[in-house]
Amino acid sequence: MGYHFTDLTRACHDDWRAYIEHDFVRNLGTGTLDDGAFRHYLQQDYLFLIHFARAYALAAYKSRTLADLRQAHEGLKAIVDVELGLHVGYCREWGISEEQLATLPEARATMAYTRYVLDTGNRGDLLDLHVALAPCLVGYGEIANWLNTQVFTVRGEANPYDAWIAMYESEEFQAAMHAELAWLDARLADVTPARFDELCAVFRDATRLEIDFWQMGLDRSL
Ligand SMILES: Cc1ncc(C[n+]2csc(CCO)c2C)c(N)n1
Repeated sequence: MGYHFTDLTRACHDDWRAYIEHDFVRNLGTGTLDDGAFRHYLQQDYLFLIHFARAYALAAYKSRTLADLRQAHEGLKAIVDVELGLHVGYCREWGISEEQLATLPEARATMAYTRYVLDTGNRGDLLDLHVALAPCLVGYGEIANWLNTQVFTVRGEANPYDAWIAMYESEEFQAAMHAELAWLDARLADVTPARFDELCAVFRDATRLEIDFWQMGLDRSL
């Protein structure tokens, strides 16, 4: 007993590295990502964010303490009031209109990932839901940090994806990631080995669905 978040990434090491170091990520770092692939990713990410907001609403419903209810409420507000607006603005810069976003077909990879998270939260408890969301919340921060340590990464105006990296390396985002890590570490500290194995299965599934999301972007698949 006495588990930490790093025990999840260690137990799912190969899947976790395949997610963090995916070709989509490498191509963001080098600035060579096909812009059609990036646009496809941005469009599907808009749908992803809407379902992610629903997952925060589910976290509110599953909360047993006022502190957890407040945390879920803050997350829901941040996505609905701030992040979706920022995403729409960012999409506009890449030539994707709000009308286009409103009528997008949903890719199977988006459906699979978002509905998996919602189902995991529905059948399980708040910890199951947070573990299903962890590859998203913690992974993107780790991806930005990993890119910054790679010699191939191009920063500044020479890289059209520099703003994407900057968003996830920002102090604000890194602080949110560390708050989530602290929440997970506190809960994982007293789970049994059998419960840890269950959570590991959820973490692995969600990580593999993140890999599929990158691949969907590269393949522009629906
Ligand atoms: C497929 C996919 N996975 C993760 C993220 C990152 N992300 C989405 S919502 C959120 C937390 C609220 O700020 C974070 C970190 C993404 N955009 N798309």
